[in-house]
Amino acid sequence: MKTINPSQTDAWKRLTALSKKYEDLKLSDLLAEHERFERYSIHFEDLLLDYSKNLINDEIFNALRDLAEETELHDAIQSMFSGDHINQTEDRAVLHTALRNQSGHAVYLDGKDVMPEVQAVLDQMKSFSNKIYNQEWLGYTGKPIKSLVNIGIGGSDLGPVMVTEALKSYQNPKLEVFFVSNVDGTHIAETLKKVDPETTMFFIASKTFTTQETMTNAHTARAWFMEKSKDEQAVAKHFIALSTNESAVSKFGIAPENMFTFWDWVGGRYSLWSAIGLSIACAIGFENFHDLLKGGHAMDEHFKHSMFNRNIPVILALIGIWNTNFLGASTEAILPYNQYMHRFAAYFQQGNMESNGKYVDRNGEKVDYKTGPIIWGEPGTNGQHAFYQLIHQGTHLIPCDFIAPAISHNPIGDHHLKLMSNFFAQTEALAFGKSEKEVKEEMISAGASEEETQRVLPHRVFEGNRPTNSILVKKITPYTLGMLIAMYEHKIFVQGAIWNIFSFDQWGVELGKVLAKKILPELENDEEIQSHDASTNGLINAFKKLRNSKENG
Ligand SMILES: O=P(O)(O)OC[C@H]1O[C@@H](O)[C@H](O)[C@@H](O)[C@@H]1O
Repeated sequence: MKTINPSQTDAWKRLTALSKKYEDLKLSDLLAEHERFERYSIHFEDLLLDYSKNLINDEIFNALRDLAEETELHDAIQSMFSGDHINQTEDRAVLHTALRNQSGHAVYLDGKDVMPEVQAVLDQMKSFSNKIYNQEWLGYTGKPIKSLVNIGIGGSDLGPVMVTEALKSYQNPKLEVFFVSNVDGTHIAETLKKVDPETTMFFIASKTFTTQETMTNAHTARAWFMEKSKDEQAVAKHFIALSTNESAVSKFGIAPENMFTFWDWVGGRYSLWSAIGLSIACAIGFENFHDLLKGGHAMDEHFKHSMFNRNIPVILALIGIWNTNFLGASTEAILPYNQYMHRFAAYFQQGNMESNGKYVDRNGEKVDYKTGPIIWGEPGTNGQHAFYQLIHQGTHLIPCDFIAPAISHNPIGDHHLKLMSNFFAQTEALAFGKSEKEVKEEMISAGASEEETQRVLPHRVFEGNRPTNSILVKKITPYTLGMLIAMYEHKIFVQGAIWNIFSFDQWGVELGKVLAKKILPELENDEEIQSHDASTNGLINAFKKLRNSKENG
């Protein structure tokens, strides 16, 4: 991949000029055009992206597309899918798309087809997950497994949690799934209270098998299990490993036949498609897991082959760049109007922020433009009663993605119509707002005095002009969810490519880990600490005093 500074391109300069030329662009004017929806929306299978409620016109969109051309996005896409080592700081390829490749074609990495290995692990996952799902895998006392406990963190947790939750209506009701991630002992303790060693399967999920939180929780789980079962042989029936690190897995005491492998070309935050997804496959059944892969693959094909102006991930990425780099947004909200998807925003918090939270470009130089936005969100309508106030009337520009299914898995009464009426109402309200004239008329007709109307007026006016994308799907099925996940993955990739940053490393998480290792032994005694700065010394010493003080229990 070539390194091209996006801010030095002609397109970027044009976009800067356009952001001034169109600083008064109004969504209400843009949306008055009848064909706006047809021209600014895309159908792909059962998915519809409506991007018409964005502060863009044809001139702006064309310049954004030229930015993608000038920064050689075509080559970047080609490089990723063909196994080039685009994760240069770790000298690794980025081939999570191979994990969901349904084309029947080879995927080459350094001259070798990876598909046979991918297929072999999928076969192993299929056979194992069938046994768990069909209640044929028996624990050490001969009872079928009822509880699945995935122990992992970051990419080895968020993907499995998000998908398992999103597809809960597909779950075998005989199974319960738990996720333990935090090193806070509370997480494992509260989970162990709910499960029975005779009927529990622990999935130790860690790409590196060295992550402090995961290994600590795994050792605690095994000690608890040994105390209950008093049988070393029984471990094999209740502990499996999902990892790339064979030697660490065997050192932990998990036999090779109970290990499900993957490869260094699968980034942690892109790993739910790999063996890391085994808890998903066990909970919802392998066929459904396979449909998730198929949905991801369908989006890969769309992304690889569609022209930029008809390409959903590319369009989402370009709109994001317009909002971030030319309209001044620092954040994006992901708002699924679907309760099952309540961890979707949290999942892409890692997906996006760990990928594109970089201030150094591919030449090692500090960028002179903004990169990855802050990602957050909650399911609608909960967010409406919490933080939407700031989106409607705050001082920050917060572009939002609204996601909803046309059909609910729980069609009770008029719940879904009420939910959807809110979905449509919010993007309309954000775009159009409410003018002074409207507020005045409304208040007067409700009997308010002139004086009261004048006093409250400014507080009840909504400027509107807040940009949103709406993403509608038919139903949240494994296939659709696969498409949605891959759609955002590729959006992130496109933005990283244009911003000229390395989206597939995560050096920014290392420093804290190293310092925590240094501090840990200092906490093991009661001696006063002098080895840090004033604040850190003060905090550690206060902590030691507090834990030893007799007052307040
Ligand atoms: O799967 P592992 O090796 O335990 O790593 C878990 C997480 O560890 C974090 O430190 C990384 O930033 C994440 O990207 C990763 O997903």
